[in-house]
Amino acid sequence: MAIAAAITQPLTVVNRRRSLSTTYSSSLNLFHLSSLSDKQSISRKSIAISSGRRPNFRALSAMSIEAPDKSSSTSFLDRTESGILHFVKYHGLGNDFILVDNRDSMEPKVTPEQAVKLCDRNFGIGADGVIFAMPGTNGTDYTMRIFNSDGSEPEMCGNGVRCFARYIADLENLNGKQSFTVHTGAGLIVPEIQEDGKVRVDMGEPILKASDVPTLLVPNKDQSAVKAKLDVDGLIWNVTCVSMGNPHCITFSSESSKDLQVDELNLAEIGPKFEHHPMFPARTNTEFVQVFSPTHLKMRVWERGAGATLACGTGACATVVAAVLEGRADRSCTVDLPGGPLDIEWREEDNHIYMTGPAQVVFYGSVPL
Ligand SMILES: N[C@@H](CCC[C@H](N)C(=O)O)C(=O)O
Repeated sequence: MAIAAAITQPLTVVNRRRSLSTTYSSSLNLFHLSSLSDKQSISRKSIAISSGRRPNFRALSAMSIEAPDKSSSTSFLDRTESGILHFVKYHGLGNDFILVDNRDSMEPKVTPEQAVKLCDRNFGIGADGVIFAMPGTNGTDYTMRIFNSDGSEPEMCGNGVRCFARYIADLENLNGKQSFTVHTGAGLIVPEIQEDGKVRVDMGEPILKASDVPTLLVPNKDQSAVKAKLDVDGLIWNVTCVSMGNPHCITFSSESSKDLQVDELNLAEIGPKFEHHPMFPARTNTEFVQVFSPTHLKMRVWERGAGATLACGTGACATVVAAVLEGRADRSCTVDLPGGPLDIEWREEDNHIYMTGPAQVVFYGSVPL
């Protein structure tokens, strides 16, 4: 394991409650969640929640962790047999992912059914999706694949690709400014880690042709659906459909609300009705948007295959495109999401969208499949 190999110093964990000292081997960074009590698991998880860097194991040595009741000569932390998945959990503005080192194979190490279990927030690790770092395709450095928390496979994930870039840098022990070419279901994506640790991503060009989004809504502007009427359970919404490789339906208003107040919406009730609407043959992600100014938007999202999440990178990009098409915003905007802001630019010169935002490690772990 590249990550385990990167951390070679033995580590002493002081148990204040029992006045014990336990020395762990270099593989301590692979926490075996199934073998930890809830309390231990939480305290270990919290160790790594910090700056977006690999957990600080020197800091850990000053922390108090409960010792297991029985001591054993072979620690679960040292298990390497097959059936154990080593992972790192990351988040981008609270949109969280289980990252899997799949660089030795084009076959995902986790099935869609296993992904559903791993993503479960009560019975699993808890995440919005599982992301695989795979060998490059067609000359790219890497390939990224992702399973949503319902086991479906989307073409792309904006917050996920920022996490992916940070994960690759961690795996490969790279520091400072780095950029990678990543093959995805949405084509070539280029994330660049900046000096400040944020990741700027060239997300490519938006797809506006209605049949390619895909939506069955009748095109009303060139070949696109812009401010088109969508009947959802008897209420007419004005929607614009944009694909960032994955489908998005963006709405700023409805028959009953000229300007949406997004905090007032019951996403759990209306989100699924958009997601499974017959006008969206591949289902859809839906963004509900409020305009503060031409450069400042607020958005809540109901994601295809994941439900209400704290952020959606492709959704923020699609939102700015829709806002420009509807004449509501400029090409450079800050989009506020429940988990924090993203900076989005739809550049006129190359028609590409650039997204800038954070990605942070949450914890390292291992889990039986
Ligand atoms: N949260 C992601 C999008 C993940 C995929 C989406 N649920 C879909 O099915 O298209 C993002 O940050 O873009």
